[in-house]
Amino acid sequence: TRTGYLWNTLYGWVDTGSGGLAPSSVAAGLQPISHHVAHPDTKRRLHELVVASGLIEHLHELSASPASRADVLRVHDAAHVDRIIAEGAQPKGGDAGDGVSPFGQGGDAIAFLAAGGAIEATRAVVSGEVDRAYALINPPGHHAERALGRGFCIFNNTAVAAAYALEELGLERVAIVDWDVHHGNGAQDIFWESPQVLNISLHQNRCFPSDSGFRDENGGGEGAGRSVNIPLPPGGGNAVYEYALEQVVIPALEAFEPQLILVPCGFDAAIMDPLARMMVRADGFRRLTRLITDAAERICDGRIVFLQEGGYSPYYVPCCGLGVIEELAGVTTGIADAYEPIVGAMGGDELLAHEREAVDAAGALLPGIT
Ligand SMILES: O=C(CCC1CCCC1)NO
Ligand SMILES: [Zn+2]
Repeated sequence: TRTGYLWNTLYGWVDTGSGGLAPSSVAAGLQPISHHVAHPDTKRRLHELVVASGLIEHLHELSASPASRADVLRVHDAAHVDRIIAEGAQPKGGDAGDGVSPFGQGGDAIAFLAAGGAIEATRAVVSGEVDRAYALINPPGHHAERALGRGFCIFNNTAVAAAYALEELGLERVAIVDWDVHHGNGAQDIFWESPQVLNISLHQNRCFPSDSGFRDENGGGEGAGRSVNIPLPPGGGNAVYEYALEQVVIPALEAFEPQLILVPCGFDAAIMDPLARMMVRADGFRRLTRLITDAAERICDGRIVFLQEGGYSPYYVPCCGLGVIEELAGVTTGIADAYEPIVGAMGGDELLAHEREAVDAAGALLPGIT
């Protein structure tokens, strides 16, 4: 199998400012700090591990070019795009829209490059140039709605890629399987009424946004039944994610028969992540990758594109990402998860009753998908 890989130095230049999460503030007692939780170093470290491990030699490197304005306008309002460009023109940049998603001067250009990276990886897979691809893009996108950037997301990279595949590559059915630990509200908002996009999100219940991602949010109009939410109780690890894929995600994909699967892949469901309370380990992400790529082989000639979303542990994101990309490439570099001796015994490997119930409840709503 030929596995595409995409990174760009500018993805490591996203300037997340001097705040930890919210901007620093004397009045609020928020000291400046060297690294914002979403500091790009975390993703750059994953890229460096892909190179230093030698895995890069087994990958087909893809090159991003900026998405065009038209590419982004397929899924975002012009007012949002224009506001991002205006914010990016300011000497110290601006914010995606919710006040806790800062970016520096020219951050708009990097956001266009992230969306362009998603398009390029999708083009390469659909054209058959590569069999599958991993786009290590930044800034992330899955919280960005049609008219608003939020949750560190500026443009919805995955939605841009899906719309490009439908409108420019002639596809008719695209599935999104978002396993970032936070709700994929952006694609749900953008494709709410679209029967051509099956949007599936697994996420820690109420983690972020705290008011969306509930099981009964299933799409509207022509898109009824095309939105699947699997809210999970905090503390879930490898077992509940595997169970959710086997019991809900893969059956939904088999019913919908997409021609392409896009995976907004965040590593913030990992056991060492600061922005959620789940317990997935690197070996768990590896198994999820095997499960969904096997499903892609059965359903859509293996056409699957992974698009980087969240993941905030500079220690553990590289381990998780290496596991996923090794699995995609069918290569083992021999570099094991160095944290396994510490985190391996903490649990998450047995499916607990309340976890099974949460997944089964989401699965009970599946019949609406055809
Ligand atoms: O990783 C993320 C960002 C979540 C944070 C955004 C503000 C507080 C939680 N979304 O996928
Ligand atoms: Zn996230």
